[in-house]
Amino acid sequence: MKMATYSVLSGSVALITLQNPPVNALSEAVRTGITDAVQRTLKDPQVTSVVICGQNGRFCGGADIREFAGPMSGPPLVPMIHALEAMEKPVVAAIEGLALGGGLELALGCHYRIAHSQALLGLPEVTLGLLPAAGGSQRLPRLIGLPAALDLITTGRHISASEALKLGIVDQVTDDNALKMAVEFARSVVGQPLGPRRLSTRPCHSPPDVDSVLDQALAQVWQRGRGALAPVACVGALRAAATLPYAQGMEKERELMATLFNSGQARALQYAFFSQRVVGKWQPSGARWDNSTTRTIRKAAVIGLGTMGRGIVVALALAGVSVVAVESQEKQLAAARQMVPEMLQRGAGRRGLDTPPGVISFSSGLEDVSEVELVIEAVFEDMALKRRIFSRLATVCRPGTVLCSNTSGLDIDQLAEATQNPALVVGMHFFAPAHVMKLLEVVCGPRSSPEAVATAMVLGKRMGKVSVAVGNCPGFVGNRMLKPYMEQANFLLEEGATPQQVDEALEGFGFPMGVFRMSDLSGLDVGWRVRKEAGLTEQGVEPTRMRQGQRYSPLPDQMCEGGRLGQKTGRGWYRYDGPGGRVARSDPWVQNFLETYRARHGLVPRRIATEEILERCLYALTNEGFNILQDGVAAGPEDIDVIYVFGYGWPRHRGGPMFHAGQVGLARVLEKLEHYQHSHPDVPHLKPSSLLRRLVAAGSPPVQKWREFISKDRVHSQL
Ligand SMILES: CCCCCCC/C=C/C(=O)SCCNC(=O)CCNC(=O)[C@H](O)C(C)(C)COP(=O)(O)OP(=O)(O)OC[C@H]1O[C@@H](n2cnc3c(N)ncnc32)[C@H](O)[C@@H]1OP(=O)(O)O
Repeated sequence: MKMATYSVLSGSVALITLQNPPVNALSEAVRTGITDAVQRTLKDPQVTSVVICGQNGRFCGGADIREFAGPMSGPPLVPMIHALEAMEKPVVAAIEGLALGGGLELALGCHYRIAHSQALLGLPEVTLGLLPAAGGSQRLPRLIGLPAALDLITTGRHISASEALKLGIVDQVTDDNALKMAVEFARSVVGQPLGPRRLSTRPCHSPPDVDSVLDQALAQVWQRGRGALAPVACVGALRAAATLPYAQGMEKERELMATLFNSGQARALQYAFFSQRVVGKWQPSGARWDNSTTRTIRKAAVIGLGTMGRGIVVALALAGVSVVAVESQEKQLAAARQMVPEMLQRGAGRRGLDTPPGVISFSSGLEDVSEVELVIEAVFEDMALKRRIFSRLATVCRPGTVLCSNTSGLDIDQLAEATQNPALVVGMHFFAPAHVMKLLEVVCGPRSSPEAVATAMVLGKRMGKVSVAVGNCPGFVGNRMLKPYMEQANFLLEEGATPQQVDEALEGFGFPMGVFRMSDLSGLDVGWRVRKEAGLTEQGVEPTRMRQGQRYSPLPDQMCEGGRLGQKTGRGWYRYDGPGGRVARSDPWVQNFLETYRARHGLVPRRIATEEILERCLYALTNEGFNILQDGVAAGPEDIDVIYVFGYGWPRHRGGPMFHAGQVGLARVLEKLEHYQHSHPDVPHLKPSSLLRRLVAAGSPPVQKWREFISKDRVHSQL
């Protein structure tokens, strides 16, 4: 039953308990319960103090986000919290587990706060496209000062109880029973003046240079936010707290919240929150998130210690796994021996650990992996080489060892064939740098066993990754969609755009880096190797700009042939201050190269609008997403969107490519694809996916309904 209960302890302490598992969110029923409890407390002369707590050791996870989708009903939060604060009996919040968002705002309306040492506190509303609009933006700076409130509210970060104590958010922290302590505390403060404890009546102490502090914060959120509205509104609300009386500040908080609440960004960010949870309930290939048998991995091996391999070693060790790190090339092994401990120390430091939990040993030979429970191969993208390694591993490792490949797009099934037990082979596709990036694609081959898949998924979670289970096809989900996106970017260069123009359009949309700057960072040779493997770099009898009967741009191949591999060579689509340079400058050489190329191929350059750049790049990518859903390579649109947000820099406040298509309107995306396909009939990636057509024909259902639509569609097509 979701509610807030009222009871009286030892005749004088009223206890209000929030009950709405799993996080005691402030749903309508809970708010009604609290409002009723406050009335009962006021009326009961025996009660001299009040304690508020949450059931099952969790104070409160905030407003009930699911209710945001419908019309608001029931008692609103703001007057409810004011009623608590206005009570003439001391009110103490007993914070166990978590006090987040509206949960912390509720606690700020109490006169005192006692926290358990393991509790997490924060105002993460900004991450949902909102601001702390239950008075949090006005009370917090009055309690801890403007600069600290700016930090907490604009980042939404969770803080520990000890940091909350240092900041002055909580009055006491205990390792013991926080509820018991809160009850004793409530008794002890009966009769003390409550005026100074009511945060709404306090002045907001601001630094003398308040304007410059606020302007600086604004500049910072602009830079970090890449077009996100909520952080800017948070600064606006804090400006009001610092410069206006409380009542006017509350009015400003309400106005800003109203604007955010109905924005597409809030919808996108709330969708992103729930998508991550949907994806966490994976059930591919007979494996299931809640009841699959998994192997506990204590010792693993990583084969290949290039950039990816080194990152994977560090990520495993930070997760407490002992690692055998294998590299056959002496120079690379020596580099890893030096770099990995440094990376590990930094990673441990970031997590507040003195020593990294996992032990690492280095080796130059595969024979040293015989005792491990799981192997991750991370050599470069060469099928023959990988197959040789898998076949060798199958003989060296003990029976039952799970064999994983970090391939970014090669056929997992072909690798599995090289072993005696293909059921034990899965893909674990990490993203660079592997010890930092949150995304992991777990690739389920047609023969991967549920146990092998579940083991990789669970290990990914232990490594702090957002693990998404995907099917086996060239490029899996992320890189398969990237191909048409990059292809369009190259075609746009042929037609008259510059790398800067394309990048600026994409960065204006919210990507941290445009496609060409990103390509320079990761190295142009990465894609070149894949294209070589696919036989695309050989011209044969076809015209230069055609391959396998389709339009093809040899521009990136020609860049690689000329040694322009990106940042590592100091030259790519941009120029840098030497090899390894980071600052991209536009390069007249590239301009000249493009002009010569166009002239040679009789291409007349034209002015290309930002709108066309975005539509062609983004809709080509999204169209492939529809094909992926149709093929069953991703379980649902949420999986694709999580992959793009966590692995490819898609701006979170735009939800992900599939959500974005729904926001733009599926009919419009279809119409645009048809338009561009008409102008570019030799580009198959612009041919609208038949799933997109069927969704449009079905009236463009919301993205949350696509899974159901696709499964019905699949059943229908099998009849
Ligand atoms: C005009 C209106 C004015 C209103 C004023 C509004 C001012 C206040 C706004 C807010 O409070 S917004 C909400 C702020 N809170 C949060 O952002 C917290 C969100 N939750 C989390 O970060 C995590 O869930 C957690 C609390 C840290 C717990 O993490 P854990 O890993 O333990 O569990 P999860 O799998 O994430 O969650 C379990 C389950 O609970 C659901 N859930 C979590 N929080 C909420 C919530 N606030 N509302 C509704 N539901 C919530 C989550 O979706 C999971 O559900 P299932 O997937 O299991 O169905």
